[in-house]
Amino acid sequence: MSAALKVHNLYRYFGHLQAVNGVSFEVPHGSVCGFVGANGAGKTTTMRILATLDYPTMGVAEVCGINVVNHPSEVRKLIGWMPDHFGNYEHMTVLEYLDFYARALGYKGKERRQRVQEVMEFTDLIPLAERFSNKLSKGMTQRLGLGRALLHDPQVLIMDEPAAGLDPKARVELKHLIRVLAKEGKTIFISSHILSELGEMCDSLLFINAGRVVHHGNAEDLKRGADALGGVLYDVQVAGEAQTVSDWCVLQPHVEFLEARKHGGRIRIETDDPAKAADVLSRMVKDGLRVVEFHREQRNLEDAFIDILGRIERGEKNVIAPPPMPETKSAPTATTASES
Ligand SMILES: Nc1ncnc2c1ncn2[C@@H]1O[C@H](COP(=O)(O)OP(=O)(O)OP(=O)(O)O)[C@@H](O)[C@H]1O
Repeated sequence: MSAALKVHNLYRYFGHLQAVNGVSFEVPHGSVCGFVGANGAGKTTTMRILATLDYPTMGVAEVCGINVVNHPSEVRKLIGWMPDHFGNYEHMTVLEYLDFYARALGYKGKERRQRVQEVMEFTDLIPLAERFSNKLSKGMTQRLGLGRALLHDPQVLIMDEPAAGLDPKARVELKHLIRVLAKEGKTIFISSHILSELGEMCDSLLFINAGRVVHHGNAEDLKRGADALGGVLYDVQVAGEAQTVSDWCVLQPHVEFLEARKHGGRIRIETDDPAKAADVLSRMVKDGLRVVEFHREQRNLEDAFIDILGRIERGEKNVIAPPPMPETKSAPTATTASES
């Protein structure tokens, strides 16, 4: 069975700006994939191409085996697209808004009313049915956007930064809805900057940097550091000058100072052998550091992401180089994408 989403050697140039630079990945049916990257990494551009809103300069993007450039209408039936920002209409209530889109999708009469009702129940919009759609809070607006994206019961949901700007309660509600949709078997491709939240709900995480995929893997592996820098992180706190920790680390082989904290900092010891960590601690004490705290820390997703970027900068990570563009094109053309 083909993947729900398949992107192969995808490029999107805006003039000389290489927004997407040879990206390849697959998202299996029924899985939740988090799309992670710094601002400007190319997430929205990739998602817009998958959502048939933009053309690749070159390469292939498919939804459920259907090419997005060659068969956009068929792809639109399969996907629900939730952009990071979307416009609302003045003087249109939540109910009227969803009813309007249901009509546009071709739902008629009783079936339309029923579908709108189902979506409003799922997104908990019934109490807001008569509220003007442009007067909602950010969290309510996101639920309305999700409702709109779900009206035609799509197999695949593409969500660009749905949690941005939401308060903690609204984020929990959104996460719950995504979990329910995943349980129903929908494929969900979701971008976010909040890595800890993505880790909890995603089967895989796709890291993109400067238009290139730098990692595609499972959150637990990343956290364990299996594919990150290696070594183990320790929180070290001292009585007295916090800077003594970083000064000490500079002179030590196999110990790296990662981040300053109020009374010391976070360090990485390049081995997972506890005896070696004990040696480091005993050297610290021997060298006069007044250590009051020395404990192992779990690597979180942010650490893993920063580790990966650091490795790339130092040329240590094997980022599989995409094949070079045969010829640089300044303007995208739909005809350059071909079905595989
Ligand atoms: N229509 C456009 N014209 C010119 N440049 C563009 C266009 N759309 C995106 N870009 C540029 O392409 C690069 C990738 O942008 P994109 O929006 O895909 O990044 P992103 O990863 O979604 O970032 P963010 O997290 O900030 O939304 C950026 O440098 C952006 O300025």
